[in-house]
Amino acid sequence: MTKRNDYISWDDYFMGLALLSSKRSKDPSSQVGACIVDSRSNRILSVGYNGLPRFCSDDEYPWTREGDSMETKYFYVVHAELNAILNCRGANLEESRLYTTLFPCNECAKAIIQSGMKQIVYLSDKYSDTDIVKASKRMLTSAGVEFYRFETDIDCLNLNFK
Ligand SMILES: Nc1ccn([C@H]2C[C@H](O)[C@@H](COP(=O)(O)O)O2)c(=O)n1
Ligand SMILES: [Zn+2]
Repeated sequence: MTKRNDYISWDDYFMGLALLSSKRSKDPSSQVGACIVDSRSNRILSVGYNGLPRFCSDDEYPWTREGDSMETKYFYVVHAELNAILNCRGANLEESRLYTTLFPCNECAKAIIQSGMKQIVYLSDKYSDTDIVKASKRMLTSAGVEFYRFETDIDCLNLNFK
């Protein structure tokens, strides 16, 4: 028997974990997932998805996008990237790499920079025209955090439980 050759790459594996994490999101319009990796050892440090803080019920808080600010999700949802950082529970994130299914906002960019991460690999940049993402890119560039779009040769990964 010879070695399998159709195994997935490290990048596919980590972005796959970010995508799988996004499936836990309750947000009806955008499900975002993130995975933080030690780039030297390829060890997974943390994962996260966009959701409400602990003890804030998914059923009681709003999921709408528009209307009275107090009744939209934006005041309450913790972004996937920040959740991944907070889920690290004190692990050292210096020199680590973030895989995220959506380009980080300005607030997450601040946390990414302050935690010492050095690279971001993202899948979608659907809000690239917004000031939030422009401000994010400005800070990441000033801080020397590299960011590049995810590239792969495969279209999908199948998980079959049966
Ligand atoms: N980089 C990002 C950007 C946004 N999110 C979260 C915040 C919301 O739950 C959702 C965006 O909702 P939309 O305005 O597209 O309806 O995604 C995040 O986790 N990370
Ligand atoms: Zn964010």
